[in-house]
Amino acid sequence: MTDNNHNCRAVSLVLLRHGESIWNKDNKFCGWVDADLADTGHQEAKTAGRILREKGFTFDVAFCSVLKRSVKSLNIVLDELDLHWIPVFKHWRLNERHYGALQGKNKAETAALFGEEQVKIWRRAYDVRPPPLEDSDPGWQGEDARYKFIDKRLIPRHECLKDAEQRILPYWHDVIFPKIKSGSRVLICVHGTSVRALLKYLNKVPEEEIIDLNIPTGIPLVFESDKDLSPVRHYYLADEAKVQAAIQKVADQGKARN
Ligand SMILES: O=C(O)[C@@H](CO)OP(=O)(O)O
Repeated sequence: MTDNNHNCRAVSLVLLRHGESIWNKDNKFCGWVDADLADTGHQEAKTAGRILREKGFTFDVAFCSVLKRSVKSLNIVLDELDLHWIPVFKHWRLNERHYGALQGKNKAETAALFGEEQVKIWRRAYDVRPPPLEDSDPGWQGEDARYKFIDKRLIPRHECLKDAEQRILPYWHDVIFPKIKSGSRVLICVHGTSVRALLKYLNKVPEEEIIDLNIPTGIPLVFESDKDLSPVRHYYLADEAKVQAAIQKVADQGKARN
């Protein structure tokens, strides 16, 4: 849904997927790999911030993951909004889903090898995990300094949406939602899967519908809620054609000929 007539007073939450990363551009499964923003991603984040500013949005607190494509996108948006001063919380629970042994592989090549249907299942099914990283795989993030204080058993070797939802929602309930409840306007700048998990929870999207839900990079997704803070409406801050083209671009990444 896109916005023609937004009402800022009812908005306490905006979700944003980071701008396009270098690995998005190269069409590689990324997951917990710390790929940087591409130049286009910088531009997308800047545009997202400008549109939020022009539409009169402002925030009291912001959240991102510990991956630089999320952190940098948020910084760019806050710069556009001149909101450098608001508290920013970075948390590993908001990371992209862990793509296991697919991380670093080209999506189109993987589709050519295993079939587009299998790749769609790995990318979008609710509870099918991609193949795991081997125990000995040096690509496992357990030794990464940013996860030093986390119980190693919590550092995934692969995740489906359901797994990601189960790590993200405790943070939503314990930290994010209480801020909304106490009146803060919240911006969450994270990843495709983190946005899918939150959208699924907030809008009670059935499992069988989630397979077709793709999140575009760099387009703010606004939630309006009623007085009980239940979401009543959500919409992207861009015109419908732009949103649909951006969604299709993400869906097409899993095609064998991309
Ligand atoms: O590679 C990834 O980590 C994600 C997001 O970029 O990709 P997909 O859209 O295939 O889930």
